[in-house]
Amino acid sequence: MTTDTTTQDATPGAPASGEAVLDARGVTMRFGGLTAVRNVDLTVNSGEIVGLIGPNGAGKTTFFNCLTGLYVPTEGEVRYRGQVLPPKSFKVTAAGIARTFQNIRLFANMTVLENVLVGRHTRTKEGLWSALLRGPGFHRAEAASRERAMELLQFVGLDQKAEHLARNLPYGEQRKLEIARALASEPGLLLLDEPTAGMNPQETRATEELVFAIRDKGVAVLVIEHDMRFIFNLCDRVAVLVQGEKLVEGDSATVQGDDRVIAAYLGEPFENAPGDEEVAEVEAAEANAEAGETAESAEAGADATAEATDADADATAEAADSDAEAADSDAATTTDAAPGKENDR
Ligand SMILES: Nc1ncnc2c1ncn2[C@@H]1O[C@H](COP(=O)(O)OP(=O)(O)OP(=O)(O)O)[C@@H](O)[C@H]1O
Repeated sequence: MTTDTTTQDATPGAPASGEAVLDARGVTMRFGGLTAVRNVDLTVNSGEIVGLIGPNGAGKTTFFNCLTGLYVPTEGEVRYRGQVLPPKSFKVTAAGIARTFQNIRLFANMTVLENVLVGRHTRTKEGLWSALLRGPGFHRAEAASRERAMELLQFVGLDQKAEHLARNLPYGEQRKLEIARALASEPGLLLLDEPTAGMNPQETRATEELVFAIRDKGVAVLVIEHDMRFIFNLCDRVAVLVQGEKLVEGDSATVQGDDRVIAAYLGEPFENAPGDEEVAEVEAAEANAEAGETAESAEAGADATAEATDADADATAEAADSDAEAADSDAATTTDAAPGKENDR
C-alpha cells in the first residue's frame, strides 16, 4: 500500500486538485417539525479528503443519508460530477458514491471475500439468465470479480483472511472490510461514517493511512468522525455542523481556532502538530502494552512460586487440588480476556 501520510501533502487549504466530485446545495431535511439539516452547501473536489464534524445530533448522518439516496432531502440538490443524483441508494452507488455506516453492516455469516463480492454487484454486467445458466460469460465475470475483490482485500490488508467468516474478524478488521466492500463498487467518492469509532490508537492510525492511500488512488473522501486528532491530521477541509446548520468550513487551523466552533463543540484548540502527537500516543500505547505483558508474565511466575511453596507446606493431595484450581483460574482469565476486550468497544 503506497501511503502518503504527511500532513503537508494533505495541507488544509491547499488548492483543490480537481473539479467538484460532490456538490450539495441548500440541502434541508425535515422530520415532521424537526429540521435535522438546514440549508447546507458542501463541495468535495477530486483528490480531497473533507471532514464533517459536529456534536451528537448535529445532523451529520442525516446529511450523509441525503447524499446517498437513503433520504430524499426536503429541499436542495445533490450533484455527483455535475449530474443530479437519483433518490435511490443503489442508483447513487452505481453513479459512483459508496459509503460505510456508523454501525458496521457486514454479512456476518458470509466470508470476507463474499462480503466484498456483494459490493461488486453494481459493477457486474452479467444478468439474471447468465447467472442462472452459468455460461462462459458468467464464469469470466465471476473470475474477474474475484480477482478485483482479492486486490481490494490485499489493499486493506485482509487478503490472508479471505475465507474467514466476517463475524470472526476483530472489530478493527471488520471496519476495514466495510471499506473494502465500499471500494468494490469502484466509487469516485467514498463517504465514511465514523470509521474509527471504538478503535484503539494503533487501529486509528492504520485507518488514517488507509484513507490517505484511498485518496492517493484517486477516490475523494468525505468523512464524519468525532476523533478530532484524526480529522485534523487527515482532512484538507473540515465543515462543522451544529444543530443542522453549517457553522464554519475551512482548513484545520481555521476550524480549530474558530471561537464559535470551540464554544459549540471543540472545547479548547488542539496544540502542536496532531500527527506528531498521534505518533507519540501510539508509541506510548505500544510500549505500555509490552510493559504490561512483561509485568503479567513476571507476576504469573511469582504466583506460581508462591503456590509451589504453599503446596509444599500442605498435604500432597491438597497441593494437587490447588494446582488444578490455579490452572482453571488461569484458563478462565485467558478465555475471558479477548471477548471482554471486544465488548469494551
Ligand atoms: N429518521 C429520523 N426521524 C426523525 N428524526 C430523526 C431521524 N434521523 C435523525 N433524526 C434526528 O435528526 C437529528 C440529527 O440526527 P443525526 O443522526 O443526523 O445526527 P448526527 O450528527 O449524525 O449525530 P451523531 O454524531 O450522534 O451520530 C437528531 O435530532 C435525530 O434525532
